[in-house]
Amino acid sequence: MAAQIWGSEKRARRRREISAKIAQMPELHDSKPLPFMTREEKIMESARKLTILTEKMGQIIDPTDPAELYHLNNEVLGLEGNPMALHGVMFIPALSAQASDEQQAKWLPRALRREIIGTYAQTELGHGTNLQNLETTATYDLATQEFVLHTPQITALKWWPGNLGKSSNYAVVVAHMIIKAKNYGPHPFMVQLRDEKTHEPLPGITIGDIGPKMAYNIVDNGFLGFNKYRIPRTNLLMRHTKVEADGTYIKPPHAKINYSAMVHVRAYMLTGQAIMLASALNIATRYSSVRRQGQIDKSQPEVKVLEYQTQQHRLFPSIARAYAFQFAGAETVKLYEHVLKEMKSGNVSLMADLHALTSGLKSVVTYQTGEGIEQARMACGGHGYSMASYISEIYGVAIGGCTYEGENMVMLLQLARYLVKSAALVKSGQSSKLGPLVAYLGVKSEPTSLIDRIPNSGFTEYVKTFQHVSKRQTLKAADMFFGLMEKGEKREIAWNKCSVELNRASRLHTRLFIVEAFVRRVNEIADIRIKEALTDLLHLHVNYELLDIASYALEDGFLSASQLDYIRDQVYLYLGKIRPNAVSLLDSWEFSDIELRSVLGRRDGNVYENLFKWAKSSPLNKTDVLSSVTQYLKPMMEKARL
Ligand SMILES: CCCCCCCCCC/C=C\CCCCC/C=C/C(=O)SCCNC(=O)CCNC(=O)[C@H](O)C(C)(C)COP(=O)(O)OP(=O)(O)OC[C@H]1O[C@@H](n2cnc3c(N)ncnc32)[C@H](O)[C@@H]1OP(=O)(O)O
Ligand SMILES: Cc1cc2nc3c(=O)[nH]c(=O)nc-3n(C[C@H](O)[C@H](O)[C@H](O)COP(=O)(O)OP(=O)(O)OC[C@H]3O[C@@H](n4cnc5c(N)ncnc54)[C@H](O)[C@@H]3O)c2cc1C
Repeated sequence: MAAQIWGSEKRARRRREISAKIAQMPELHDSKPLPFMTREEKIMESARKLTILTEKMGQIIDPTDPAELYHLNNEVLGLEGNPMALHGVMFIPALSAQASDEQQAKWLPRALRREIIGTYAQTELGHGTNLQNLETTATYDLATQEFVLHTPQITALKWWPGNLGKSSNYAVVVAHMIIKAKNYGPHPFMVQLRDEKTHEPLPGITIGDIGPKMAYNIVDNGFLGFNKYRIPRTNLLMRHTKVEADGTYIKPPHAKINYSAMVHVRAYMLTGQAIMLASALNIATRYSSVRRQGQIDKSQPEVKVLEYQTQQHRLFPSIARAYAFQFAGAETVKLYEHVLKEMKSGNVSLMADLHALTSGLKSVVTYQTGEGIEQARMACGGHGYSMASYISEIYGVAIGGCTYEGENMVMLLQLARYLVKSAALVKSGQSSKLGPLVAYLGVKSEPTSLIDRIPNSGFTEYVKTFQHVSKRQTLKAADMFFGLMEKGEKREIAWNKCSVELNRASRLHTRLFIVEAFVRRVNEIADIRIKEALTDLLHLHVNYELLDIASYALEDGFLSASQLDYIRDQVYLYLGKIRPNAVSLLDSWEFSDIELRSVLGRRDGNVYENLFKWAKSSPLNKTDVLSSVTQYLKPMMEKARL
């Protein structure tokens, strides 16, 4: 199963080898539990491990393999981030995709050797989503052949970029490029921020940390201001766009090609989210198979809480989602790598499809991951609320994904643009022009769903039902939009008035893609036992998801009430079938105790001993009487007794 999850036998084996090596290297372990550290201590601890990794990485992993790097990162540095998180996730990808060959030769080897630390500075205090209204300017000075970076007012301060505050000395900065008083829109520039020897900010740069966040606090998300700060013309990233010495602007082959670093993260973060969901579920499911509370049959002893149907209903559909996200994520990364290769050689024809797909997936996956992690936390009762479970930290990090790389509502609306264009093709009889991901919009569906009507139809009728509701909602939302415009509404106003319906269409389309990716994967599996276990999980997935969106299929009578009863019964049937495999389905992800960082979810299952040991090690328990008591509470009580 691990091979299915991680993509191959080899990958699963390598993960085990890497975990085993790390287990033998105490210098790479947390020196004490992270929840007992201050933010400063965590940052220090992370930097300590990071420098050891820089020395020893080659002994543990193949540093050119992103999957091995990611695993090493999760084990040693953990999900709360590290001082170079953005260096790998965005700085290097931005340089790789957007710098010319000559620029790459100058900067990439230095970045890869970690001679310099970089980040991606785009968002500002006043604008994140609406890139067209960023305020930082890069004005070309023809006389010196330099760009002058400037922050015109407080709202133009860069705000949020990870590791910008304290760790990075370089950044890819996005600013509006102005040449001879003409604004060419946001463009990426390579900018040195700090002196390479002293790490002091360079003159003209104001920089710092934005303060503690809901989670992800090892990362020093930062602010940055420029006071007429000059950089050479050749620091504009020039793979696709060029500015010649005389100020001539050569436009890129696709207007949004400079957005590629964002698409990179959107494509890769899906598996990151799946891992966080599976981690939380692993903790909760292990704990639920140890925790005994109450009886189902009063004549019998207390049961493990995992025996309760409500507990299974809380956890198992999310187990199915974690697998589904992992499989959909793997497909998306493949597509991304293909599009990136094409893009580098000038073929930009697939960019729109990739953008639409990743925008939808990013939104649905992060939202459902958040839901699943929070349910996992509640499924642990009181102990889920303790940092000993570590689930609240996992939740805090995962839920950030709903916001970063494009706020979810906004990204769903990006997919909706693509769906509305596709709907227009269908309406004008040009269905043959539809891309493969939306081809179903042009296919006539049966008048009613055949779920429960055709024996041994596998998952086909489920997929057709998802296609039907997605198509119907897309055409309905598009009709609403076109209708408003026909009535004379301005395009943007009409769009806003339909945006809730449009986002519903985007979610349904994305959920269809996720179901199909799961079906595709299960169909490929040769090992009969693995296929059987995943088929059970897929049954739960399709029935649970369909029940969740049933109103869309009921409103036009595509599904009947009796079919809905059948679907509901299937959910209960598969909850029971999955129960014996539940812990194994999560243990198959092979998270080590070091990586999970959860006292509650350790592999040994000694929950109560581990919790008591953990509580005793709390810094508050170093002394029996705290100074808060001697200084304030004791005098207060004494005074009251007089
Ligand atoms: C095995 C290895 C595993 C590794 C796993 C890695 C896991 C990673 C997980 C790690 C966990 C934690 C890390 C945390 C890191 C956090 C880092 C965060 C960074 C950031 O947040 S950076 C800032 C991100 N900011 C945004 O995303 C801003 C969002 N806004 C936008 O993107 C845009 O403004 C917009 C798209 C919403 C609108 O842009 P605009 O220019 O105004 O365009 P429009 O007018 O709306 O649209 C015009 C047309 O352009 C099309 N378009 C838009 N974007 C693209 C694109 N990228 N590609 C192609 N086409 C695009 C759009 O569709 C329109 O087309 P149309 O006119 O409809 O034809
Ligand atoms: C953990 C974390 C890490 C980050 N790392 C980085 C980084 O490394 N580099 C970087 O540059 N940035 C980074 N960011 C910033 C992040 O990319 C932005 O916060 C994000 O893009 C959302 O933009 P915003 O904050 O402007 O939200 P806003 O756009 O102000 O969103 C507020 C509300 O307005 C709604 N809204 C906005 N526009 C529209 C619209 N057109 N239609 C409908 N609704 C709309 C949204 O849906 C939302 O409900 C990070 C953020 C976080 C939380």
